[in-house]
Amino acid sequence: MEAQKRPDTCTFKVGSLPTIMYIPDFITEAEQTMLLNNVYGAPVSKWKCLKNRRLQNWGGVVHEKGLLPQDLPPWLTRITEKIYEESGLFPPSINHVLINEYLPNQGIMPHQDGPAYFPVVAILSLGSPVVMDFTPHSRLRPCTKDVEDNNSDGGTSEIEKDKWLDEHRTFSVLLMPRSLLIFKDEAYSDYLHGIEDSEVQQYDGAVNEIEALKHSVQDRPQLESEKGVEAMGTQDFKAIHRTTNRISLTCRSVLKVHKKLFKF
Ligand SMILES: O=C(O)CCC(=O)C(=O)O
Ligand SMILES: [Fe+2]
Repeated sequence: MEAQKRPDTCTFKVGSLPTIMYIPDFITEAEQTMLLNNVYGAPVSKWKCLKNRRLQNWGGVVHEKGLLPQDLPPWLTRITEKIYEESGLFPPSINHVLINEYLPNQGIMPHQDGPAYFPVVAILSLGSPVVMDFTPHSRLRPCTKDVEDNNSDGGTSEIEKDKWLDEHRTFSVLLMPRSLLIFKDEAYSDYLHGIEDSEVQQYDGAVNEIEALKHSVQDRPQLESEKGVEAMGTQDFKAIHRTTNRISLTCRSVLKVHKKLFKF
């Protein structure tokens, strides 16, 4: 039966793209603590160290051709089922979770998620707030080479270029602890997402500034007004100061699932 209560995720849409949703306070403090205890209670061998962060992979190994599945542990399915039920945006189930840990000066390079995933991603944030930047994918940028030639056949006129640039701006989202960010479709395929490797991150103008700050009162001490020196002079800007680690749970679906090779 389809008559489940399903809050309309569109209510949480932020920014000008129709496909980015930010849900403040998606989980409680107690759920955050439970998740952090489980993440840090996992065997050390579960961590994979990268140059600039470390991560845990849950749900199996993702190959270009699909997922070699492993069951998610119950402490993760409690969250993935909640995301699945409340968003109504995922195919049959969320079967893969990547857990990233960032020290205060760590981030993730602008990237696009791999083709094996269904193009909807839900990112649950724990710990330190952080700013995620979305940048239009360069492959979609109108060609700027032949500026003098722009009236010839096949060229892109300045007007078209300006229109494109106007519709595809770089923007940022402030991710507070216990919030859920969901993005899909255009935001998933036409933009890169990334986090700067910096302890102080400016959130002025973040597309969800109001929604993010309305909540999370207890997280405010990490939000500061910094003195910023810019080329035009000295001015204030609003920034977060990351003093603790951030843990994120990136929850996705891989549609093509291989049969389990081994059963124990
Ligand atoms: O940590 C985050 O918020 C982003 C992680 C991410 O983009 C990824 O795992 O692909
Ligand atoms: Fe990503």
